Amino acid sequence: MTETEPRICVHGLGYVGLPMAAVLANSGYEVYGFDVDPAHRSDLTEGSFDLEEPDLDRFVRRALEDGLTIVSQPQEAEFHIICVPTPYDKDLDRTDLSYVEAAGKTVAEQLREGDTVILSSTVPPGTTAGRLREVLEESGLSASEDITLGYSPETVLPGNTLTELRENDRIIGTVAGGPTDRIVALYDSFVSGDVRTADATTAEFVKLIQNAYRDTNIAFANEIAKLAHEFEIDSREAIAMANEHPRVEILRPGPGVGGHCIPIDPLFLNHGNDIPMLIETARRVNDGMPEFVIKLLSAALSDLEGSRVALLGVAYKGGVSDVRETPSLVIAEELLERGVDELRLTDPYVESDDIDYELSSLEESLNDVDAAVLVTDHPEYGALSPKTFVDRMRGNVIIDTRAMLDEDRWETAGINMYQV
Ligand SMILES: NC(=O)C1=CN([C@@H]2O[C@H](COP(=O)(O)OP(=O)(O)OC[C@H]3O[C@@H](n4cnc5c(N)ncnc54)[C@H](O)[C@@H]3O)[C@@H](O)[C@H]2O)C=CC1
Ligand SMILES: CC(=O)N[C@@H]1[C@@H](OP(=O)(O)OP(=O)(O)OC[C@H]2O[C@@H](n3ccc(=O)[nH]c3=O)[C@H](O)[C@@H]2O)O[C@H](C(=O)O)[C@@H](O)[C@@H]1O
Repeated sequence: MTETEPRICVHGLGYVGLPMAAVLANSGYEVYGFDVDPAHRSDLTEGSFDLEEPDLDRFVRRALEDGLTIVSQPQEAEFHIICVPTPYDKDLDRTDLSYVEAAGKTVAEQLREGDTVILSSTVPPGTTAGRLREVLEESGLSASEDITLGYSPETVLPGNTLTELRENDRIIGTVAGGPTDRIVALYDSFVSGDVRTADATTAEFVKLIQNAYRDTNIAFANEIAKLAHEFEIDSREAIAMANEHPRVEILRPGPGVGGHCIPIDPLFLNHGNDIPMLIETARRVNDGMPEFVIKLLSAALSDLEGSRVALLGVAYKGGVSDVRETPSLVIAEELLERGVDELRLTDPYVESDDIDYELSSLEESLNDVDAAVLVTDHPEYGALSPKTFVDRMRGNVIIDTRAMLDEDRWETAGINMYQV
């Protein structure tokens, strides 16, 4: 890189912003990382963090040694990239854009003619051209004449962040017909996938329909699992056979859809208070899966009331520690409400501090329970042995919501297995 390379200020150093800041720094740019959380800034500066993806952890540490400076105030820069949270406010039935507005205000204080601002948070269509533009223009600079304002969604898959950050295709959208070339050049410098251009609202929309598509497809798989149960058919076997068709690719049924994106982002497509019917139904199907798991469990135990149950896995999916919107905690709450006497939770990735329940080791969680429910597809659970369960449990029921355990082997060992 030469002395004339642009400086970049990344606003928000979470799951999305930190890897983004690191990839830019490791590509040779001078990067300032700003986060409003002082404790998080100190942890980053002191290196006291542990990202659960080891390659990403090393990559971020390398950036912090050279190229990425954590700052307590936003800095002047030729590029500002905003990666702040956009939660959905279920009471008000709308996306909470207050973080985007706050970040926009601090960016506006640094803005100079010729600068470029890119929003990367997931937002309802029209946010960049609407609310964000208004906030930025409070600086006195016009988004159509003085600065370039764009939107580029992040599509990394938690668990595979670094690879997807560098390899996924990108969409760059600008407002007011602004030029895309500077933003495209920036992304092209570290992305091996294609970089496509559109207007900002289309780019925002595309991000949302990607996640709504996945939610809808998972809901289809879940409906098939419930239907297969009614017909007393093995859902996984049926899905595997159906997927032999060259144009069929049914996803995996499970205990429901968690994480802070797939169950939330489809709601951002809410237009005039209506979510499209199919997308809304998919949400309901996926939100109904914990109930289906409980139905399987109560049918297998003669009585839920007074029973002891272990839940294997709290995280929303395998290999991560994120518990946001996790089906596991919905199942836990519901079981307690229905009179389960003792509920044990175990997870190799999650810390007790992150949830309202005590966590036990896997072995402890199994002692004298009537049933175990495998909720999260942590890779470790694929290697479990029936003996560990038979030796400790007082009952013999296992609900394997992810079909990770070999049914024949476990049944032979004396376990009563039920799969979603
Ligand atoms: N986590 C993921 O895998 C993906 C997330 N997204 C989207 O990216 C956005 C960010 O998500 P995450 O990184 O997961 O959130 P996060 O919660 O992990 O991180 C956000 C960070 O922004 C900081 N922050 C809040 N307000 C700020 C402000 N005004 N200025 C500077 N920093 C501020 C917070 O302290 C926090 O550290 C959201 O819109 C999310 O939907 C998109 C794709 C993937
Ligand atoms: C379209 C798409 O694949 N979006 C990704 C998604 O990441 P996320 O980790 O939430 O997705 P995921 O791996 O599908 O998991 C979501 C939930 O769905 C469940 N799940 C997933 C696949 C499946 O066949 N069956 C199933 O039940 C998972 O267990 C989990 O609870 O959302 C991310 C985001 O937007 O934050 C996005 O960047 C990622 O690329």
